[in-house]
Amino acid sequence: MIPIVLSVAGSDPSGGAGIQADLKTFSALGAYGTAALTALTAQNTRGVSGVLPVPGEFVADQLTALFDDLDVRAVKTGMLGGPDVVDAVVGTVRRYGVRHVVVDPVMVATSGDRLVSDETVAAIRERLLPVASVITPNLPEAATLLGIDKVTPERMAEAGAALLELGPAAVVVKGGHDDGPEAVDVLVDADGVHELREPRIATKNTHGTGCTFASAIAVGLAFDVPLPQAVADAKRYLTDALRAADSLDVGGGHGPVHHFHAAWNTPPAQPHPQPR
Ligand SMILES: Nc1ncnc2c1ncn2[C@@H]1O[C@H](COP(=O)(O)OP(=O)(O)OP(=O)(O)O)[C@@H](O)[C@H]1O
Ligand SMILES: Cc1ncc(COP(=O)(O)O)c(N)n1
Repeated sequence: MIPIVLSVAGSDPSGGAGIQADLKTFSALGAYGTAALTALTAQNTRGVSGVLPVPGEFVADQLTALFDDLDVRAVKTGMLGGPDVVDAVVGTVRRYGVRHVVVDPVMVATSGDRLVSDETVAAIRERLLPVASVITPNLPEAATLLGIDKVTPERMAEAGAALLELGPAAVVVKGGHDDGPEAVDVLVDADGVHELREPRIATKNTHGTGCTFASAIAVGLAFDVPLPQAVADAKRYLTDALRAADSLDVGGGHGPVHHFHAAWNTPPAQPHPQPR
């Protein structure tokens, strides 16, 4: 039976982030994708112009309908509209004993627009993180969850260890917003600190990188790949999707990555700098 993966996230009508990116990632990597909507956004590759949250009660209805019928192997969460939505997710994870929960603590879009309220951030910190298998904050999200001003690239491991104290089984602090020749992420779990490095791809088409990365990790876990391997595989998939992104050329702002780069055999925009 094909592994079923569920995205609990917001809609991005421009197709590059949110549930649209998640479903593309699940499909590209061979899982069966399902999605429960937490919010509608009005957005394109240039920015977000509106957010309409789905009431927590109706998110819970969607989740009950799914879990009563489908054997969901892994859940990935993205933008969560409000604290009631966070509680709907936590309640479902506990009730159905979901084993793999990947939490992308989405707070700000690539365009810089804030996507969730302070109350939602508090609910994520206090109630969602303790049931997470892994969380994937970027540097500003790591700082917000820790209630500190900023996390510098030199302090990613330290921030990861502090976030581990909040209850998730593992933390990946993403250094995508840094510059330098490599995109470096740090995985912290009970076994210690592991660094993940891939070449930094020169492209403005980075819309949805966080959603795509977390969704790819969820697919790995649904296939019972051990977490460190699932994270490394996800990063490699994302790097290849970034490499092929310019060939899509969608929109006038930050366009999407190319989720189907392998299936469509798209020539990379630049040669692979390293043998794989
Ligand atoms: N230009 C790039 N080249 C290679 N990898 C990148 C690049 N930008 C981001 N990444 C990688 O993409 C993943 C997502 O990281 P990022 O920090 O961009 O997440 P995010 O902030 O949640 O997403 P976004 O920037 O879309 O809001 C990480 O593995 C990061 O290292
Ligand atoms: C509905 C929705 N969810 C998440 C993001 C963040 O996307 P990313 O950080 O991956 O660019 C987004 N822009 N829209």
